Amino acid sequence: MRKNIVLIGMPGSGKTAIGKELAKKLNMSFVDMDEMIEAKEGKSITEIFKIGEKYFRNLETDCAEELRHKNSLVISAGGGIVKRKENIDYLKNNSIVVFINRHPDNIVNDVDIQKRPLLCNDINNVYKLYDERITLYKKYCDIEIINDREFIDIAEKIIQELIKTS
Ligand SMILES: Nc1ncnc2c1ncn2[C@@H]1O[C@H](COP(=O)(O)OP(=O)(O)OP(=O)(O)O)[C@@H](O)[C@H]1O
Ligand SMILES: O=C(O)C1=C[C@@H](O)[C@@H](O)[C@H](O)C1
Ligand SMILES: [Mg+2]
Repeated sequence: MRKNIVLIGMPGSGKTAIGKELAKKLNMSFVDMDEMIEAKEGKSITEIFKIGEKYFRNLETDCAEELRHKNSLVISAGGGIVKRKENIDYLKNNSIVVFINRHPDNIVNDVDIQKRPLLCNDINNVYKLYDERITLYKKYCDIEIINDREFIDIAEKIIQELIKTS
């Protein structure tokens, strides 16, 4: 039985790209929390946000609670997972939390704002959100990784850090 690895970070920081690579290298399954929520609700994240952010945040907490009972997964968390400490407490029950820190200048070049209701179709909100959340991402992670190069190298760097902390 292996602990999960949870990737946290801003939308567009590379959680999916790096997470899939990491899962492949470690022979673990990859799970995306946003996709889990979408599948359960039968609605897109944008549609769920139209019901209300609180409604979405409750689903996100339910999902974190559910994952505390699973293992051997690489999990990409939603960008706002750090907004509730209880989410982190649930996930830390059986996971190592890795913060993928990518500079907002790089994020704005890649992120699809249509799919990210909190960015409200204004790419400059990436900077605002990064400033609001950076302290939380740093506080709640076990390992911080700067995403400033190719995914494959980042996945390898995470594995080296995991070995150091184990
Ligand atoms: N190190 C990198 N080099 C090149 N492109 C990158 C890098 N990291 C991320 N990207 C690109 O940035 C985009 C966003 O990455 P990804 O979808 O993995 O982020 P995410 O954190 O999962 O975002 P979201 O929260 O929106 O799901 C993708 O197009 C990805 O290819
Ligand atoms: O940063 C956020 O608060 C969010 C990020 C996405 O992954 C989704 O979970 C949703 O759009 C909210
Ligand atoms: Mg993703």
